[in-house]
Amino acid sequence: MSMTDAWAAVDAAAARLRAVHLRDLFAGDPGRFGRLSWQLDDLTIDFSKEKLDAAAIESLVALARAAGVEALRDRMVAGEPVNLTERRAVLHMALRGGADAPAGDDVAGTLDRFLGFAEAVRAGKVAGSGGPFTDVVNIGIGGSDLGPVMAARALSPDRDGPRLHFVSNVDGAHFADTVAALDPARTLVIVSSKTFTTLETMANARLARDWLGRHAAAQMAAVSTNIAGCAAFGIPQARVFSFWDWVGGRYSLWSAIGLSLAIGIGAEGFRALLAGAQAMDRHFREAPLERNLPVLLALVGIWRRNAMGWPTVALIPYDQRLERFPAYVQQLDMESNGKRVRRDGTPVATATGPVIWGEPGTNAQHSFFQLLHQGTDIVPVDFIAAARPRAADAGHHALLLANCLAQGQALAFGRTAAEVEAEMRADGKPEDEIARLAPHRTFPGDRPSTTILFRELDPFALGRLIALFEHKVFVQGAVWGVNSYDQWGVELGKALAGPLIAALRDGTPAEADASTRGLLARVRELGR
Ligand SMILES: O=P(O)(O)OC[C@H]1O[C@H](O)[C@H](O)[C@@H](O)[C@@H]1O
Repeated sequence: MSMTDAWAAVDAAAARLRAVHLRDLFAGDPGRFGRLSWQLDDLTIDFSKEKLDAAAIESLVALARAAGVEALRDRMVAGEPVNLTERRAVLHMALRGGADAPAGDDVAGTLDRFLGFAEAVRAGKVAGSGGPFTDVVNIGIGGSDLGPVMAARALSPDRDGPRLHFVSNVDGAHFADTVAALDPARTLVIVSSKTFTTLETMANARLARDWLGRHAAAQMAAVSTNIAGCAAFGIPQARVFSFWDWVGGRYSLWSAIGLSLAIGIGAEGFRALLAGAQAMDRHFREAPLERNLPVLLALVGIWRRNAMGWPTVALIPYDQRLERFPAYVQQLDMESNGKRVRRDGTPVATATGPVIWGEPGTNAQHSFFQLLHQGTDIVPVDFIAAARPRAADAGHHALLLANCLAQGQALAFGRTAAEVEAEMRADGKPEDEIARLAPHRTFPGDRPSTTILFRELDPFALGRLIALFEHKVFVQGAVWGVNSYDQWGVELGKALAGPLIAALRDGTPAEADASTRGLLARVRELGR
């Protein structure tokens, strides 16, 4: 089938379903949950509260076939340079045994080496001048920060090593506030940067070196592909942990970029994280498209974005420890698929990556859910929840999950004006008050959500969850025809910052537009 025909079939399904309320879809098919939810072991994804049906899914799977998703996946796994603009392979799966690494790249040996270092730090065999390390500060940004910071928070019950801290922002307040209560004689600083040239990270690394003072030589480590850069900065080779250019920054948690996390949770926990991702890799490589979880998650996203035309997605983990997961997925997804040209450089014909945003529930219910329920835009929601709590109160967990399920219900089914009026009447409210308030208290419903549910948030489940989203991003990129593995869009701002830094530091005149010149002058005036 051609892509044109495949898109036409998806659009026809959307035209058929757009005006059908979710209430009617449920009323018309009592077996809807069974038909539209999928499992991989304890991991369940329920799409039955999305505005689609089995025939729509079939049309989406046909679209994925027409786009050649399977062939591109196999080329990625085979190590072909599917990152076309940078002529690089995309093999983060090889870091967890989900694919083979290029010959000569010793993934297992490198993993053993950084996990060995992590264990030595945990055991106090590698120590600071004041004794065993009590604290570890990871300095990095983007992919060299978000993975470890997200996972360190998610796996706090597994953390029995030194305390972990993360400094990313070039705002000096981030470093200052982070180290305020730390003892430089008992703190290990890890500089994590694939390139070892990133402005923020290098500025913070210099600040850390000064803060450590005489401890610096013995208490810094680095994670990078730029070994020469680490040496030039003064980090001894024995403390440098490397990875490879076939690992994209936002896909690098599985590499030595995860060192801080490994120090926190230990080698065994880190290997369990990798095993969870590997389980998802295996499923992604082997399951037919119609039962393939990341493929289905991607296709439902395409349905929302292209067939229904909804531009954003709210990612709402009902899990406080996943509070940084939306930020992590923002980079993973928006930096990968926020693209406007196809792999061959021609403009895309369809909308591409959505805006992803979110906060944990139940907090989000008390802030922006009002707009989700009664606003004028449809915002599809991805709920994520674990069936059982880890190191938390079981009674609280029931409250948490009940709220998660209730929000999905409220979004999908709403509350009609007739229901509101009947309820108010039963409460004995006068007719004029019923007439006055009913429109405000009516919920239109018909608002879609997907629920991702698993047993509990342990390292294995987290690894599997992250890999699910990684592969989802791959599949969407394949269908949209974009290169999900470069990020040229972040370059222009970096280049423009150069002359502005000089202008702010020493008043060097900057060639800039009238607005920027005006703002510079104002900063100089106010900053004096
Ligand atoms: O690891 P680094 O080389 O320091 O890069 C850190 C981050 O900065 C860049 O600007 C990219 O947008 C990110 O994809 C990357 O993860």
